[in-house]
Amino acid sequence: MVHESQDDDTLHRRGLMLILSSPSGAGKTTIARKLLAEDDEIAASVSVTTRPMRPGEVEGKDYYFVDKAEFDRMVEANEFYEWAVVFGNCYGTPKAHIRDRLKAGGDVLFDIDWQGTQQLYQKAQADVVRVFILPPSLDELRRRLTGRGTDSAEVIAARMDRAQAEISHWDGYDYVVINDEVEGCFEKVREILAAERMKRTRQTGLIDFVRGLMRG
Ligand SMILES: Nc1ncnc2c1ncn2[C@@H]1O[C@H](COP(=O)(O)OP(=O)(O)OP(=O)(O)O)[C@@H](O)[C@H]1O
Ligand SMILES: Nc1nc2c(ncn2[C@@H]2O[C@H](COP(=O)(O)O)[C@@H](O)[C@H]2O)c(=O)[nH]1
Repeated sequence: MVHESQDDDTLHRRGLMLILSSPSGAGKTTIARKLLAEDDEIAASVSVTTRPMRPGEVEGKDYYFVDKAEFDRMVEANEFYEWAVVFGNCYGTPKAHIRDRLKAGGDVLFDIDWQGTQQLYQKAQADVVRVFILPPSLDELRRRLTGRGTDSAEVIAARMDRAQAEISHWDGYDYVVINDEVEGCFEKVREILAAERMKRTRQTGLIDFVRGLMRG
């Protein structure tokens, strides 16, 4: 449950920032969508991008789609937690709502690349949980990008060209999960989230609760 205030006597926790990164096509959006559908304590951070909308994508749900001039204005106005150029397009995480949601005990899910992960980690280390998703093989990665049917052959080739460079950032993450099979990968990410939620440092009501126990 996400709490509006901390005035009642239940145990509270501070929300966390769960980051999913991977080479393009490894399946992080698939895992993220399942998590969002099954867990109402976590909400997606919706990024802003200059990339063209793909078939089936929804404005405000998958991304906020803007032109370069608007993206530059948002950078100048300091409206992003982090931003980066990925595959020639600009992507950024808008600040709006995220801080309030964390304070209220809600978690936020980020589907961002390694550059954004580094920036968020520098700004909010204690709140960040970093998960890197690997494909079982490069052949399978190519099959997934092609099978998705959303990108041109040139875009797929460019993403495959970048795959090994993306994978080289695997050691900048707290957890690494191989997505050979969706359900198994999803379960592992869910277990990571469950354990991270229970961390002592995130359970903000614990000190008073324990003091109460000690007093008898
Ligand atoms: N374990 C899996 N086995 C087979 N296919 C999968 C698996 N996981 C994801 N896919 C499929 O692979 C394709 C790419 O997945 P997805 O879009 O989730 O990747 P992504 O990492 O979010 O890529 P991008 O960074 O380009 O957004 C989709 O068609 C998805 O259905
Ligand atoms: N640093 C950031 N990276 C982001 C953000 N939103 C998405 N991404 C990453 O971009 C690539 C390509 O995404 P696609 O939707 O065009 O396939 C992928 O690695 C995303 O994780 C962001 O706000 N900041």
